[in-house]
Amino acid sequence: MEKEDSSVFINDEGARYRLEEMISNEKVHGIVRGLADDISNRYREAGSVHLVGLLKGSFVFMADLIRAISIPVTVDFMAVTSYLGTESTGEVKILKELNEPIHGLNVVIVEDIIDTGLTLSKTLALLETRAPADLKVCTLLDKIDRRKTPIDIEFNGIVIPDEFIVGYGIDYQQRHRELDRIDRVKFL
Ligand SMILES: O=P(O)(O)OC[C@H]1O[C@H](OP(=O)(O)OP(=O)(O)O)[C@H](O)[C@@H]1O
Ligand code: HPA
Ligand SMILES: [Mg+2]
Repeated sequence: MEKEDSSVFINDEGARYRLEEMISNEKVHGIVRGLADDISNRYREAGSVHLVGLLKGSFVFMADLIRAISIPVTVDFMAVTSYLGTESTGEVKILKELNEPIHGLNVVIVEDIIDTGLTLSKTLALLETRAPADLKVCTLLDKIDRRKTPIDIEFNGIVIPDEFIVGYGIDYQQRHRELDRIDRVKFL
């Protein structure tokens, strides 16, 4: 009974929920290794790859991905939002700019999850104006049933169903990013 209670969480509005495993730790790490191999093979001849992580969700995935890539890799982060409350404004607002220019680089944008695709499509358009040599997308999770705008995903980890998930950097109300697996949120 006590154990069962300890796995119940309460959200900011007072609703109770549990977490239920969707993708195990071993499977997540296997997917990350596969993506790292694909990226390494794709850019081996070019000699290097520049990864751009979108904060905050990508930071755990990025940390594992760079350590599994077997060619020289550089990293930068940016934070963007296209939302004001729950409504898309139709424009990306940069919350944190890249530290270095991407002109002439082989850039891969690293996302934890692609859902509607709205934020990423705007971000791609913005980064394209900075003339990288190449601009591709890598995501760990693809919630394709929710897509509102098409996204060409070069390095795609795994397609997931339309369920709200957390873990491995991904939050619900800023919580559960520390989980080393992907769980679904189940309201009680
Ligand atoms: O495809 P979309 O509908 O645009 O949604 C996907 C984005 O939403 C989440 O980030 P969020 O904006 O919640 O911020 P976070 O990364 O800081 O958690 C997630 O990390 C993706 O970046
Ligand atoms: O399933 C999700 N969980 C957390 N954040 C998200 N952002 C888009 N989809 C999700
Ligand atoms: Mg994010």
